[in-house]
Amino acid sequence: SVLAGYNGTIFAYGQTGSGKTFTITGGAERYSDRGIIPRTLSYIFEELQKDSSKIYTTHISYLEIYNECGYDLLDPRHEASSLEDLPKVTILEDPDQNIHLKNLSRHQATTEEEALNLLFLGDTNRMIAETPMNQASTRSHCIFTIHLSSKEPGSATVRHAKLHLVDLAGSERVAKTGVGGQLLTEAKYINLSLHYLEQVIIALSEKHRSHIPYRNSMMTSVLRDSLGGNCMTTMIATLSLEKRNIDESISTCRFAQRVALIKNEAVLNEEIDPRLMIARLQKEVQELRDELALVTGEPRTEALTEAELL
Ligand SMILES: Nc1ncnc2c1ncn2[C@@H]1O[C@H](COP(=O)(O)OP(=O)(O)OP(=O)(O)O)[C@@H](O)[C@H]1O
Repeated sequence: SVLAGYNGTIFAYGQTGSGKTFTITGGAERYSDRGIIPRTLSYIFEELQKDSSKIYTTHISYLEIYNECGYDLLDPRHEASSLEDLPKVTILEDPDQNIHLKNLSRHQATTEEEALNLLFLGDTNRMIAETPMNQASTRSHCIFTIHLSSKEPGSATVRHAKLHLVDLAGSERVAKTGVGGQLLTEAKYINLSLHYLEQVIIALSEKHRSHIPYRNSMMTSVLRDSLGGNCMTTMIATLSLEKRNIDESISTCRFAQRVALIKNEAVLNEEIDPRLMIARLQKEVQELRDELALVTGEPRTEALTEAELL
């Protein structure tokens, strides 16, 4: 569907250690353990190669949300600076309530290999930022986005689709983890943002709710379109098999049950490329002028007459 111009989101939700990263990114050791991101990239580029009827452009962005702040995992300055020194990714909203992310870079990928390199670069940057006290991978939300545009040669209509592949932070409750200091702060932020995610899901699953509280957290703002809007969304619930985690597993299943109640309406994202439209109209005007000159025998000048200007 993304190839056809629809937005998509796949997100993994579950407690720490239940397999979210394994599902979304994959295990590092074996090729057969690769996750949804490398498999998706492989599928997309294979399909793009097969379809010579359209011109496709693919861009990648990789956002990390840590303690309610957004960071660009593909920022070239990453290697030289620590996470906190990088410019924060901020949310801008246009008059049509579309979300734009400032300071989040988009990188063109023309092959599967280039796209995979961007994934590895982002994951490496994520690991560099980790210290024993700050295991960002478990305490941050990560959103890998594939932006795909397509158009037929000569056509002015462009289709834009984006696919978010999301690895959420662990969903366990603070009380159980029994931590203090920085870990407690992080846990509070995670709980708060997952709580806001839950609030949004609850609001969306209840009919007749006119206000959906997307703005409460960065993650719900970024995923606004994916959760209740123009998007085909899939949630993967990851569960721990251990008996002591039964409460968390039940809570994950309850969350999944609520998410399953949401009905989204995805529409094709088509727009007219203004530059192509202008070029096409200019060509048409020229042809009509030539035709007119031929019929009347009077060559037309480029300058508009006073009457035309009025
Ligand atoms: N299906 C699986 N098969 C084999 N190993 C798995 C599977 N799922 C998870 N693992 C292993 O379990 C461990 C924890 O998984 P993972 O890091 O994906 O959990 P997580 O839910 O992302 O945790 P966190 O919230 O801390 O990021 C990893 O070592 C991973 O390799």
